[in-house]
Amino acid sequence: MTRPATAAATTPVQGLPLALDDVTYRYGRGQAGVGPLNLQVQPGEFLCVVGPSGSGKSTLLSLLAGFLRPQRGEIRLGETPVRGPDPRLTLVQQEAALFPWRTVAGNVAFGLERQRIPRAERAARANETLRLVGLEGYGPRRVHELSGGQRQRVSLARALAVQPRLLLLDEPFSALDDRTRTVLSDELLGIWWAQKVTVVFVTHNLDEALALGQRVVALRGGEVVLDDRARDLDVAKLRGTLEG
Ligand SMILES: Nc1ncnc2c1ncn2[C@@H]1O[C@H](COP(=O)(O)OP(=O)(O)OP(=O)(O)O)[C@@H](O)[C@H]1O
Repeated sequence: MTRPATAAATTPVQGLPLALDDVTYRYGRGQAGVGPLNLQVQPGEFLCVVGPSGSGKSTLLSLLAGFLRPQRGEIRLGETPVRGPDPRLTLVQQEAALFPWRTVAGNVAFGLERQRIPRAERAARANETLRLVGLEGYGPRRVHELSGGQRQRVSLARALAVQPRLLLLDEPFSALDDRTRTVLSDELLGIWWAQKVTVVFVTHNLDEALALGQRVVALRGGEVVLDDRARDLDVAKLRGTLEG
């Protein structure tokens, strides 16, 4: 993973440590689901989670985001458990689920309204965050005027505007063309580097995980089968583990 040469200018946000202790989730009475999972993510670490279809990536993210509650074990962000939707974390999904009736700035400011941030500060933070994702001046535009890549930038800006301590990303660039994906990946690294936010990035694409993550965790059958620093990874072994 290469460090971006210039870090984007913004208020640094210190990421929180994330801990999963013996976390298990099963759908219904079946065996499908994840766990037991034990993971420690350092404050400000960029962790990529890879795995084939059905390996439990989305389930893990839903647990981290507080949409699902573990049936066993505990997830902690900093000192406190995640027990439901949590203002300290935000999630960027594969498809940018933006509000079509709001402007770009209105979408970015959405989370700030919920935090009851005053209007002038909301506008300033929305503009600052749009600049961070390369969309300076796009605030008054409507969402339908934007390309797929620009919409995903807005989605990222909306997640960043609330200054999360943990940023969750679920295959955020997979619907984009290769060039846009590379550009946005580089920009995401710049933002992460500047903000020091803890990142969990889920992808089925091993090359993307290796390009982005400081550390890569591989899931299979709902369990961690490999956990290593990206630079130390035996890529052939990992491919074999995921495909075998
Ligand atoms: N709502 C559900 N009800 C029952 N089983 C489910 C449900 N959602 C997921 N599963 C099962 O749980 C396991 C993990 O699924 P999950 O969606 O987390 O995998 P994934 O790695 O995200 O897959 P993909 O890459 O295809 O999105 C799979 O066996 C899946 O069939």
